[in-house]
Amino acid sequence: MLTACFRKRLPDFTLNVNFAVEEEVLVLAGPSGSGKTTILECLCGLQKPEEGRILLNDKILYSSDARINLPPSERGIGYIFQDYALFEHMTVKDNILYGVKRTRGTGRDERLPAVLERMGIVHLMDRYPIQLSGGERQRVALARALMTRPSILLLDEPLAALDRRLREKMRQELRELHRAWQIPFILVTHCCCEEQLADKILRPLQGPDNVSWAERKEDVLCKH
Ligand SMILES: Nc1ncnc2c1ncn2[C@@H]1O[C@H](COP(=O)(O)OP(=O)(O)OP(=O)(O)O)[C@@H](O)[C@H]1O
Repeated sequence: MLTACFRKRLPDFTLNVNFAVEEEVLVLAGPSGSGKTTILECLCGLQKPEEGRILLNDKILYSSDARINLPPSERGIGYIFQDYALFEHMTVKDNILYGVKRTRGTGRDERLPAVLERMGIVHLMDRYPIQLSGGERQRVALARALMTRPSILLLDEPLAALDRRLREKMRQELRELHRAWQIPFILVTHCCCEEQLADKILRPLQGPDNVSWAERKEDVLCKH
């Protein structure tokens, strides 16, 4: 479970965030510039809030009171960037292995075959990102995240770069992945199509000089 309660000052407004997510899919749905990417970056440690607290399964990731601000590598968070952020000069295999810590007594490739198989990209292992389609690039980004055994997965506009046909297919794949991984997914979108994936949707409330993302009763959907 992740709980986040923090305040982040941005050039034009202050962002107030207060929500919790369990092993479910939470969608942050709001217009351009409402702070969605900033929220994800604060959760994974790429940006630092002014004050507040972020906890992941009782581990303090950030606390202004306790002066704790764990670096991204120690947070146990998988992050799929909007453009997938693949290293263009590396093969698919090296992209996926990037960032995996070598642990004593185990080879760093140990889990690779299973992950490649799971994502259906065994045949792409020696290709470079430029030789991949949009959907394949996304699968490589997901495989890279999977290798680090994250406790939560953040996805910034995961379907935005795909055409309509592929979007439906990947939506289905994300649903299956969520079922298999059994960790919280937080997904950012400004398109209502992605809301179909949600167990819970958070929308921003616009104030005079602030934007608040907080849970309200109507944010909880019933899937059945
Ligand atoms: N590096 C930056 N420097 C200054 N202001 C920034 C920076 N990045 C974002 N902002 C501002 O912070 C606010 C929130 O931006 P953010 O990217 O989090 O919004 P978003 O909801 O993800 O937008 P989009 O849907 O367009 O990606 C915006 O007003 C933006 O102009």
